[in-house]
Amino acid sequence: MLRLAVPNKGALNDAAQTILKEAGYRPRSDSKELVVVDEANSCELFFLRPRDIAVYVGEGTLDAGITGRDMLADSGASVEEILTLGFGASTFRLAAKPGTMDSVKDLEGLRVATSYAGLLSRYLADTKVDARVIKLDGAVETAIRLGVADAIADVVQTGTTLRNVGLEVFGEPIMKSEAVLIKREGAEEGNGLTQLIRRLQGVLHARDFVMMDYDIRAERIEEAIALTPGMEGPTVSPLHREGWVAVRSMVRRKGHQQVMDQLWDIGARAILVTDIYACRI
Ligand SMILES: Nc1ncnc2c1ncn2[C@@H]1O[C@H](COP(=O)(O)OP(=O)(O)OP(=O)(O)O)[C@@H](O)[C@H]1O
Ligand SMILES: O=P(O)(O)OC[C@H]1O[C@H](OP(=O)(O)OP(=O)(O)O)[C@H](O)[C@@H]1O
Ligand SMILES: [Mg+2]
Repeated sequence: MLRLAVPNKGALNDAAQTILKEAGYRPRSDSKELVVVDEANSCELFFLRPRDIAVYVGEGTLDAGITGRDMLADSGASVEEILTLGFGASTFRLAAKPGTMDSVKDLEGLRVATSYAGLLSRYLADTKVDARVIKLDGAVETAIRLGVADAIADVVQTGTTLRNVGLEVFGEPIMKSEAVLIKREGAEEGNGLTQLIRRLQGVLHARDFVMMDYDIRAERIEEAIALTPGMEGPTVSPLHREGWVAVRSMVRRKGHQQVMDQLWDIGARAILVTDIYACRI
């Protein structure tokens, strides 16, 4: 049975549950349920704090887990990324009062508050800056105002939290993060995990692509195929109309309107776009 760790709360919780549900795994019935046994898929889902997930997977007690790249870097656990999941995108950055700092070098001898002490300490060591790391559990943006730190290092997504407390990012981004599927470094990928990966890839493809159908005169087919090459070549079928063919092809969702315009310009008609509900590529 596959043993999988899923974030039980926080920024990744909703999206992680949605992608697993779309991949056909049993959702939990309420937010207090900590373990879901999904007999039909031969899988146990353990709802854990995102910060702890890399630790469980690294120790080998769980086969795989969903967490943020920044959290697994912070944990130092022996885990590897198997798949990026297309949500939870954020950047891990330094911030301070506007106009006070320009680069990480300005932190020499100062205090930096963060809830990612492992990640920050490694970055300071790599950049050869001697600063004191103040480890806090969350809401680190307030630490400067309360006099506990001179700067902070935290997750930034929209930047709203920083703006609200009057802080500004400075220096290079420390890390770009997103939600990832992880397994223990070097561990064998069992059947359950292979199936999970294939299903998640299917969901990601179904989200990324649309299905496009259109009719076009047979002599323009090569131009049309250049615009909609599909995954392994589009399906071209005869149309019950002399000199015309029907084409069906997967097209990237992003930019599909431009593709429709270009198809129209070369004479395609009856261009239909539909969502893909599920797929295996
Ligand atoms: N506002 C956000 N937008 C996108 N991703 C985020 C955001 N905040 C955190 N994350 C990402 O989500 C992951 C989990 O962080 P989260 O803040 O949910 O955990 P936590 O701080 O341990 O939990 P909590 O905030 O509930 O105490 C991290 O990888 C982080 O990069
Ligand atoms: O740039 P933004 O869109 O404002 O998002 C970033 C904020 O989101 C996270 O906070 P969270 O809600 O997880 O609280 P926490 O600091 O207590 O973890 C993170 O720690 C930042 O504070
Ligand atoms: Mg948080």
